[in-house]
Amino acid sequence: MWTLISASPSPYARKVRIALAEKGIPFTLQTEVPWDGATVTPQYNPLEKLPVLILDDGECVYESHYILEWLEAKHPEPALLPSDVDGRLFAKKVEVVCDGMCDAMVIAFFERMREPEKQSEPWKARQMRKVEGGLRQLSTWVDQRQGQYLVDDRLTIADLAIAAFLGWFAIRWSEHGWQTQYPALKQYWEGLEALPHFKETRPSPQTIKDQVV
Ligand SMILES: N[C@@H](CCC(=O)N[C@@H](CS(=O)(=O)O)C(=O)NCC(=O)O)C(=O)O
Repeated sequence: MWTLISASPSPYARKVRIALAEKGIPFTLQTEVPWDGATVTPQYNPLEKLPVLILDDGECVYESHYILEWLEAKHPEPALLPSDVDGRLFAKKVEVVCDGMCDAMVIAFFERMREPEKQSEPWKARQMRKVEGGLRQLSTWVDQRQGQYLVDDRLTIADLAIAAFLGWFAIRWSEHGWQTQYPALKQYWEGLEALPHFKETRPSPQTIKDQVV
């Protein structure tokens, strides 16, 4: 059986967990703290990041957007990408924005872990500008959707990516006012979170034991 190396808060890993569940692929979930020295993650990914999908023959598939691409190629049913080229490219563009917002949040999170005098306010502000800009973009896209889902009115990686970011953002920055500022985005997100495979993969905080920065 395949193993997915994951972390309890990981938005990137949550996309893959939902995709595997939607495709009915059984897997063992191995929860790690990739920032701790004891993690096994570097044994499976030279970039030392999770998620990593470990196949039966030991091959490792890593980088969440690539894992999803790989799953669509190897296990195309049920498809998590639209059938038309423009729809597929749009769904991947949505994932680019969501992954980029996650990346910015991770950078800002670890900047805040430094001693206060070593933190760069302009650097943190730059990261948060990306999150605010991304939220605006997601809100615009969601306002243009027809039904419950973002594209083709069926579940695609665009929905997985948005829910993964917003679900993580809601626990990482609970006091942010995005749910008031963008009510349609909040309603769309709540609709996704009510789905079984989203309910089963809700993020939770992790404890990082080792000093990272
Ligand atoms: N681009 C990667 C990002 C993955 C990533 O940053 N994972 C974090 C953990 S989490 O933020 O998803 O919880 C990690 O392993 N970080 C360890 C490191 O960067 O060395 C992907 O999409 O898979």
